[in-house]
Amino acid sequence: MGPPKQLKRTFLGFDLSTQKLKAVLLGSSLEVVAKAEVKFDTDLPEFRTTGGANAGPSKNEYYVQPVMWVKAMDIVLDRLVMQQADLSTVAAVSGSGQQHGSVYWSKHGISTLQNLNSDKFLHAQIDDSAFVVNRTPIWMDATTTKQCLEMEMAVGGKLKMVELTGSKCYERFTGPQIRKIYQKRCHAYDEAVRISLVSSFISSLFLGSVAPIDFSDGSGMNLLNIRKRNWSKECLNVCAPDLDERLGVPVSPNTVLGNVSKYFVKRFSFTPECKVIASTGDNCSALSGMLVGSNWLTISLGTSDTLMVSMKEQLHWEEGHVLCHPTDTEAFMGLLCFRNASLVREGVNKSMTGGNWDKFNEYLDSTPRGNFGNMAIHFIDMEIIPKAQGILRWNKEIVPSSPDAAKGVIKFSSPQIEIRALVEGQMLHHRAVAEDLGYRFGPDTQILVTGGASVNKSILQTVADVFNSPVHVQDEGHEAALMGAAYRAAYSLYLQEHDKKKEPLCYRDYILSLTSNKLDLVCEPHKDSEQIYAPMLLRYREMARVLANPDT
Ligand SMILES: Nc1ncnc2c1ncn2[C@@H]1O[C@H](COP(=O)(O)OP(=O)(O)O)[C@@H](O)[C@H]1O
Ligand SMILES: O=C(CO)[C@@H](O)[C@H](O)COP(=O)(O)O
Repeated sequence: MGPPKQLKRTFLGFDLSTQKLKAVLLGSSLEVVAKAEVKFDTDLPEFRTTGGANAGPSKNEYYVQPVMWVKAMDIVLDRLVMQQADLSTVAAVSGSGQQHGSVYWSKHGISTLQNLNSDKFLHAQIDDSAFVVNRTPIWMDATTTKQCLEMEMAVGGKLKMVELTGSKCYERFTGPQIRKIYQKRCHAYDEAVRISLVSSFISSLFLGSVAPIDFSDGSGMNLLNIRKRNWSKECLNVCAPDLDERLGVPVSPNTVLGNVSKYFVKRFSFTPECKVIASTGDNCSALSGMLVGSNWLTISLGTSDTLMVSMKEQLHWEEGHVLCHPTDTEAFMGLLCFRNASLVREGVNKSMTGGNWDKFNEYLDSTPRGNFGNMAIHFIDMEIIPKAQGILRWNKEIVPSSPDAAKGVIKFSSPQIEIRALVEGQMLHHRAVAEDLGYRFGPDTQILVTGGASVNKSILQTVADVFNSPVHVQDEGHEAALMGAAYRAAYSLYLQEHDKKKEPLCYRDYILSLTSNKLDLVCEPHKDSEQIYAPMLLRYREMARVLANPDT
């Protein structure tokens, strides 16, 4: 006789991020029971993505075919089963999705979703005809400057947009993207019966009907009133007609949406009582997966680099984003997103070492902090803050007034210097943008890092030095967004099941009551860090100013 069913119950989490779909099955102590992943570029080459995305014909245009995500779900589930994952034990499932991307359901798609045949793969049924937009915009797309200006002007200006939605209009945000589809492809907009975010798309697949958008990820749309946690009528009206019926009513990220659809019961032996929990954005989910106090700075070094902080009150940031908090549903989270991140590090690594991270680290570690005065900015794609594009390298001779300040130097004298200039430049950029919002860093700041590049200790040492702060990682630490999805599944179920006569535990206390949170201090700043990096921060700002305004 095995353990009682209650003890055997598991929680399933997904992370549909830019480059891959990952799945994790956690046991009742939130230990990892099974894991699987599907990489879009290599496992699904028929979609011809690079770094998980397709570049469109226009400048700054990026999209994916949503069927790729459906096919990835078929494969990842099969891979979990091949690892002996017993999906009949899953008590709740939730997801984390790359933020801002949108999915436009056709009438036929919704009816297919509701009537899935368990003998067939999902992608054989939810095919191109399920969507009215088959090149669906993702977060990397920056082609909606016109729509951003129109929306901001119509609500009464940039600051009004910040006050209402937590962010000025950003090109990748879903509202401007929806408006572009409404303007340029009005038939598609007319035929879009419902619109999902990538996160709510994951829940929809499991629910067998279009799932609501949660208000944490919903804050990345320029459409949600983040204090009222509901759609802002003003923003909907300036975006596109009859949008509220296409979006549905937003819900708390803790919402139990219903039971898993029959398809999963029949095909994968899920129990019919398995609950589907609202999914949320990948940065929101990463914050949920990082089990530290609200005073920590959390950083994700994924396809994008992001900085995340918890906030009790809504601050009015003119740059960056304030979102509804994913786990403390009265609070907020601050998010800074940097577009030129892992893919740029990967590109430089490829050209300098042939793509060998050990060699990359050897080069990074063999150069001194401060890099002999050599600094670089690598905005290969249009950066988000500041909106600037290009590469600029300064050696120690160049000052802002130099005739060659805008041109900089063509290249540095060695791959070692190139690599240090890249990593220091990226971290100086992140720190400078955060400081412009009023944040200050020092030895008392505690930093927790996650994301693909957080396995790289030499990069983490540069983070520690540039921020002059100790850097930590957590168990299963480079996959906080994935873990956060499964943790939220467990917590939402607990909220539904707990004795209503008692006050429920808060999210962090509940998760920590089930699992230990082993934090590893991996890097401490060198004693001379501030002395080296404070002047470089000033110089970096000059470089960024010159790059953004080469003629001034
Ligand atoms: N050892 C390493 N050093 C630095 N970067 C790494 C290393 N291993 C993986 N990465 C980076 O991690 C990135 C993927 O991060 P991940 O968080 O999984 O991405 P996402 O969730 O955005 O799809 C890759 O683009 C790769 O450049
Ligand atoms: O646009 C943003 C956040 O505003 C990005 O951070 C996306 O959410 C993609 O995340 P990753 O795939 O880089 O984790």
